Amino acid sequence: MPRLILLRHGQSQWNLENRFTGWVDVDLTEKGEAEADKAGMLLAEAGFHPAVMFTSVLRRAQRTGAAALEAAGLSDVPVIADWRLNERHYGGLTGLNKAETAEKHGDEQVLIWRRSYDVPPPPLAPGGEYDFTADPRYAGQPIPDTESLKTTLDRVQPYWDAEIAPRLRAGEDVLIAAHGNSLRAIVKLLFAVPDDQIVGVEIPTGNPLEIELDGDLRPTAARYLDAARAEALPALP
Ligand SMILES: O=C(O)[C@@H](CO)OP(=O)(O)O
Repeated sequence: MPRLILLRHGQSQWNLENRFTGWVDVDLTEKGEAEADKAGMLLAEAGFHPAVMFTSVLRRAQRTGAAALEAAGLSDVPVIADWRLNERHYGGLTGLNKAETAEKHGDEQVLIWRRSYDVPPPPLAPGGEYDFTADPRYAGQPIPDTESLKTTLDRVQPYWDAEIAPRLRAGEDVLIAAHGNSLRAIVKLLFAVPDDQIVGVEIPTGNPLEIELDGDLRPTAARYLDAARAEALPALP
């Protein structure tokens, strides 16, 4: 049965600065690099040798995946990058400090923007520093100006169906190095998490989440490889 490992990037500069990040291409901190190396050692201990690594077009995910593969002695694994695995687009909140935003709008509103299923943050105003419409990585793509988890899943799922699921169905093991919310979208899909319960699902940085799947790609077992930094997982479907 195929094994899937979901790996959220290690701590980024804006995780450290507590800023809404989304599609901004910030790098890893030293701590984030160490988390990526440790993730690789955990992959090696688990005897994981994926046929392919999928990642986003953002460097914090790519570097985490590459460093983990290298630490695991798996630098030969092919890598496929696609924007549809990007972090959720944070719209008009992009770049703001999360604590200051909570002081201004209240903790409850910020929790809704950060963790609800279908309430998007306000849209990004066009033309500013964080407007990615002219970025060549997204040329010709229908890129958003804000995203909820639901609309993130709306672009993750077709990519999952077309590119990732067929590899797993063929019996291959797969690594996905991506982001807190693109990975929450995949967890919601695989575990059939109800809309009102996804608010409680958090994915820690740099801690590989191993999921065993049956032939219909239903999870039969799941665990974080670093048990000391594990978060609660949804019930098996
Ligand atoms: O800022 C972001 O893009 C994400 C991930 O770090 O934050 P949040 O925890 O609010 O989903």
